Amino acid sequence: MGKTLAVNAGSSTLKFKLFEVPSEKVLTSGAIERIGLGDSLVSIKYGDGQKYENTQDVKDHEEAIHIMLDQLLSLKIIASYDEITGVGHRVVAGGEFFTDSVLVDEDALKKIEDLSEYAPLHNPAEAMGIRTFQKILPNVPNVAVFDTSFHTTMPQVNYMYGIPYEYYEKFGARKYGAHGTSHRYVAGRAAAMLNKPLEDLKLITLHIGAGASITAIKNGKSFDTSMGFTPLAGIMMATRSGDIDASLVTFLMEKLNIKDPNDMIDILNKKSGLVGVSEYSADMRDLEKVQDENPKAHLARDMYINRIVKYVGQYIAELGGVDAIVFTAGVGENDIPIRQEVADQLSYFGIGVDSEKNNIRGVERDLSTADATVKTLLIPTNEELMIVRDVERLTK
Ligand SMILES: Nc1ncnc2c1ncn2[C@@H]1O[C@H](COP(=O)(O)OP(=O)(O)O)[C@@H](O)[C@H]1O
Ligand SMILES: CC(=O)OP(=O)(O)O
Ligand SMILES: [Mg+2]
Repeated sequence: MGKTLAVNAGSSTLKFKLFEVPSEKVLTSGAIERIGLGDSLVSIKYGDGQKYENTQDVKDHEEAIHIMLDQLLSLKIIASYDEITGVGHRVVAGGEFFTDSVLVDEDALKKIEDLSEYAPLHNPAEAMGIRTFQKILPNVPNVAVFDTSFHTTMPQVNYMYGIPYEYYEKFGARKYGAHGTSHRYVAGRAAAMLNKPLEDLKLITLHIGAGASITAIKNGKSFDTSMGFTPLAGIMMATRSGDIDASLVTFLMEKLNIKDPNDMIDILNKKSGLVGVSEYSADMRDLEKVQDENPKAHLARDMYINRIVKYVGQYIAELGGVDAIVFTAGVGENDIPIRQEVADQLSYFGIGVDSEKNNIRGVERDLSTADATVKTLLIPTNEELMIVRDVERLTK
């Protein structure tokens, strides 16, 4: 028996779970939310129902990793780091290079760092996390689990951009997608809930949190997904613009007198989306509170919903129908009005959410109305469970 830690660095969060293996019993689970956004929330569940909560400023993922490590000892979740026998790390970008999870050696770690341009908000923090564990636990294996692996099944017609072909060949300029571990997990759970083989289903999975992406899944495989070369593309997000006309990049650089292209990409990654439009907050909880008296907060929410509806419509067309749509991640699991609104706007397709069933947060549930011809499922994601399974698979 051992203890495996799964570390999941998102754009604004650090989530972790310590599992007993091979039983997969969760010994502790925690999250540090709103990293870099002020008033960060540290919450850890451990023991038999104990909970630690603290609001403090956490400026970046490095600080978050150290808070997690300190609390594992202070809360006596473990007596020493030596109890940890394996660590699994979420890594967003694996390019075409990593089609499966890997046991991390120096070459793999270098490659993960080299892929930082493919996920600038994620890979640097995730590589830093791996290096931290290599220092603290030099004899414990680290496994990297890539968001992009699940999407390597996309047909070329869906992953190519309409740009000169040689840029794909020379530079790998193509769509890679993200959140694959989450889309894969909820697709598996959806098949179980529907009591049908995954291979027979057409699913659209909505991973909507601070980062957000939508995936069309056909026969259990990723067929198309809304994120692109980096996680900047697709639907509008907490701080990311989502899809825009590429000409706006050079147009705005001229207007704003921006010389370094990275500064422009930074605006699109960190100052756009909900926070950019609302000029108020990147957090859907904040926007929901003020939307009645703040028109820009209202508009930001409406745009977020609108982009989701457009992608689902597009994917229903691409898949030639759909059996179920799945809500997951921070907003999908918790924002009751957004789920209702998205479903209402998609009623033409036979999608319908029952408002009483929908009055729930963070549990698996079929939300569909009795007459809906397409199921709507709420499925909390569990990227950490997928990560821990890959650690077991690759270290045994
Ligand atoms: N109760 C809630 N109601 C609405 N939105 C919520 C709620 N709880 C969390 N969220 C949203 O979820 C986001 C975090 O999503 P999550 O998927 O956990 O993050 P990340 O993309 O960093 O992995 C928050 O920024 C917030 O907007
Ligand atoms: C890829 C991505 O956007 O991840 P997250 O939602 O965890 O920020
Ligand atoms: Mg996430």
